[in-house]
Amino acid sequence: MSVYLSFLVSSSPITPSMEPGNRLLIRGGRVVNADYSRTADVFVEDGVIRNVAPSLDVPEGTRVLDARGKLVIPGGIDPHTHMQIPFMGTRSIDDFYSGTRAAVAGGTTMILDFALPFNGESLLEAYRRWRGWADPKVCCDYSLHVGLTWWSSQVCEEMAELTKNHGVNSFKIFMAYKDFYMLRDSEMCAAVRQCKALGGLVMVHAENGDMVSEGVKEVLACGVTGPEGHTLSRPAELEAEATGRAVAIANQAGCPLYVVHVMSHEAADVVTAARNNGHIVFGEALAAGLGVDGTHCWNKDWRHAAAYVMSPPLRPDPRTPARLMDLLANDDLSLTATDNCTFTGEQKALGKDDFSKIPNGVNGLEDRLSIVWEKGVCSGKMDENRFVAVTSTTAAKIFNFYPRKGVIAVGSDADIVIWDPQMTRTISAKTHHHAVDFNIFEGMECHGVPLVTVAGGRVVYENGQLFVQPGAGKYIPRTCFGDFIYQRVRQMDIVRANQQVGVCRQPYSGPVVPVL
Ligand SMILES: NC(=O)NCCC(=O)O
Ligand SMILES: [Zn+2]
Repeated sequence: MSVYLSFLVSSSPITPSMEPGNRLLIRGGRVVNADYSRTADVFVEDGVIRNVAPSLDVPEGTRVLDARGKLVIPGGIDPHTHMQIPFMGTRSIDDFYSGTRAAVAGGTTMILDFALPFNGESLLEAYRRWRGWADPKVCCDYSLHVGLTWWSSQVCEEMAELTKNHGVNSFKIFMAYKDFYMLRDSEMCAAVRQCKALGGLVMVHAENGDMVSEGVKEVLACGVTGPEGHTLSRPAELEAEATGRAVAIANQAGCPLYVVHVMSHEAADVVTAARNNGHIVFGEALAAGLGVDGTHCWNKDWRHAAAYVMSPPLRPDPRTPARLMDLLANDDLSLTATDNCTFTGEQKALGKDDFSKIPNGVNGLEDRLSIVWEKGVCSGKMDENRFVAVTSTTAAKIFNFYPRKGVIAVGSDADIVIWDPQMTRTISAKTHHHAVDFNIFEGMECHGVPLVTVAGGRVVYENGQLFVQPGAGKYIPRTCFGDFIYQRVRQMDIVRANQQVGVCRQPYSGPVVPVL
């Protein structure tokens, strides 16, 4: 990747990996937040943004980054990743180190990963296990959602403990993966009710797991064993059906709902209709779903085809990415993530004779911002402010750590990217920073390149070079009942309570037949 070497100036000798206490002034860029943009300097000290205003003085010992002619945006927040997750007989190859290195190289400064208990495992144990993996390795801040991968009274109690003492406010339910993660509707009902009682957010992987399982048997019985069988066995109808069911179940409990990886226009239409009907539902688009389509699974090269296997599948209709981008631009879909869950060719080869054994997952963490810029902003579908909203701000609001992150404002964490909107780069596995040996966006030329990434006040990426330290990132705890969601939830509860009033009438006093 080529980057300008000349755009940086410094008032003192520089060490790129500055201590958080060091001072940083980002000079003269166009500061872009989700609500508006203006030209200003940004002054950072001790990892926090201290001032945002034009023509700031430069205190002694301050490193100055010249951002004139560039955008200065809040670091990207990816609310859906799976680093080193044990999954389908292997473990995703990007761990919390290589994954967060790739993240900051692409302008993302925070990830939200998932602690997913094994069936029967304590949620707290899973949470601690993930913390143990992440804390020593993360190069940027992170937080954890927790999966409700099985259901019991213990799970119910541990949800409360996680919200009270471990900073977890979001729980993921799988309606797919029948053999290991899937909850039944009745279990899902109970989980959603508990989540609502705790002031949390339910996230749902919406696919009809029973029907998928039947689909897999049918497609294999037809003799289709290659990656295209994965797509054929889980059509968009099954995603849309489960999305509608999740909306209904959450709505019955009055619980807000977040639909992860909306991959088809059919499912997106369900989310849109729910939002139009006043439900508190958020739909997540993925870099993969916005950047590529599912026709790759029909590629003659097995390795290439298998690289695109994920769930729900990338849809074979080539119009899908543009359609999802339209919905994202209009706020029918609310934000972007990646579901980054990478497996090498050798790992994917676990399913060489049977597509249902191909570990599901693709990359995206490093490339998400460039993909959204190219397909969303360069296409004229969204402006720079909506770009910031869908790559950063809305995630911070939904998961309740705004304005600590997701905005360039006084008092916010210094997670900042100097973004060159004109510059281009060509995505390739040869140059990316992921551990995986394939990139689903290979060869794609994107406008929009991060020149400098600042995470927690430290310059972690500049001039195409990384200056990261494993363990430098922090776990970000999150509280429940966040205003962005729960103000509406509380008011809706009042309205519902007022509607659920019985009729005041005289008791029935006539004859009653004897019970047989
Ligand atoms: N999405 C995917 O294919 N892999 C990661 C696990 C999941 O989120 O379903
Ligand atoms: Zn996922």
